[in-house]
Amino acid sequence: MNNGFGKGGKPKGPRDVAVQVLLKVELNEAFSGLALNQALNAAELSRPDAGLATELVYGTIQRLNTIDYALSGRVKGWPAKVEPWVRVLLRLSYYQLRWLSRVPAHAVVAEAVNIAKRRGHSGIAGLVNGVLRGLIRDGIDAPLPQQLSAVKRISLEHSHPEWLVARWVSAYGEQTTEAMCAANNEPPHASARVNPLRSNREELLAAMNEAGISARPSPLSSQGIIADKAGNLVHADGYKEGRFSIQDESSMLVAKVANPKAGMSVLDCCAAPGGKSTHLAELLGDKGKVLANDVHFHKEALIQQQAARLGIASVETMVADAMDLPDRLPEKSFDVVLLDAPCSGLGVIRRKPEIKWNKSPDDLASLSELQHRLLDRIQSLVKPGGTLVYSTCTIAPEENEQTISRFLQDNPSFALDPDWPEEVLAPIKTAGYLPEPFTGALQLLPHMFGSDGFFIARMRRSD
Ligand SMILES: C[S@@+](CC[C@H](N)C(=O)[O-])C[C@H]1O[C@@H](n2cnc3c(N)ncnc32)[C@H](O)[C@@H]1O
Repeated sequence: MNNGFGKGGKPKGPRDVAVQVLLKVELNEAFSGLALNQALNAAELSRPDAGLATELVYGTIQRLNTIDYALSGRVKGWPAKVEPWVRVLLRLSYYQLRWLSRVPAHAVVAEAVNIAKRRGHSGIAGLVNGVLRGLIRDGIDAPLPQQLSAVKRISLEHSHPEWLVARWVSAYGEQTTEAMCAANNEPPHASARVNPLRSNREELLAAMNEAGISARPSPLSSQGIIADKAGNLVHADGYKEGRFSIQDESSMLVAKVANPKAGMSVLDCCAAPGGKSTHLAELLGDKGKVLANDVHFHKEALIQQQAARLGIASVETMVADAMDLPDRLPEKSFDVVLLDAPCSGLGVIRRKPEIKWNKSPDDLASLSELQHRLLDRIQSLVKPGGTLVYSTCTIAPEENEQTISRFLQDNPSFALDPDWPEEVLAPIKTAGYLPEPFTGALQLLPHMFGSDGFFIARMRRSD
């Protein structure tokens, strides 16, 4: 494949890197985060250039619908009849012109034309030049047609696929859908979960602020810190020493809702890379046992590395399909069982924007079926009086509320349990997002706190 970098092959700057990554995402269905990390490591850009490449990749994927709408009025046969690398180059140039005011328009055009020339095709360089200059001359914003339906308007204005917007409008209403779609285009917060076995929040906040990271307490989790201007937190002081983990604030609520006590036995059925297993162990005070299972052999080491980094001894790992766990572990033997299920990830679109373009209604249906089967199997491992927590990082009702209602219908010995720790409920209630009456299941949406969209249900076995 011609990658648009000319004969030398190696990308020469942030825009080259962005073109390379966007091509991989589009043509090979690569994950943007992984492809970007690989490309940044290979290109050895300065920190500001790496930041620009990152912004171009995420921004261009996020705003794809809006960008394509504007370019379809400018380029014949857009997008299908345009060569992939030219498509990607024009898209990221449009993104800069419209949303990155810090880059002067003439620099955007010059860089794009240079990349097109390096590819060795003066005709395409002329096309790129003409399209971008035309946009600058006539105005960058392409006005939307009058009298669009709400679904079409939100889809174009906030760049989400129509089928998804239509689903969200019927599940959550027009206003909430628009707020969610807008929030999905915002850059995600970096956030850290303090390891109480090695540090505390005040100490870590002070250390981060001293190191130039703009850190503040999370309003959602008492263990959480929101870190702006942090770069990659893996490189921050204290990470290697296990004083904190990197985790989204919504995700930090799951182990808190499970609320394990010292000495308990806990099973995490789908555990890799170990974010929630290690959190559960922290809440046990490292006294008790967390059995952290995942289906993939290669992910076992990730869980072990996290536990070792955090100085945790109570996490044991296991590799099995969660469907087989009831055949391999004693029945009704765990005080707490967590199923953090494989899901569509529609709550983490800000972090992985390609998700909105890659998923289909069929994916949601088959995931919902898988989640139901997993839940139905692993429930037999919960002790009488024990707790079963189900969580996902999606906002599709068929993967969340509907999975739980079906499970509860089929398993009458379980009931939803609203007995959540007050520290979890209080901020959600204060912000007006706690359902009334609260039954024990909660859907957090991305616009509520600027954190990931997450679903959490706490259930109790009564027999
Ligand atoms: C949402 S992720 C878990 C994230 C993890 N709980 C954390 O907080 O770090 C879902 C995990 O389920 C695993 N998985 C998928 N299907 C599975 C199955 N049938 N049995 C066990 N694990 C499975 C995947 O490998 C993936 O690591």
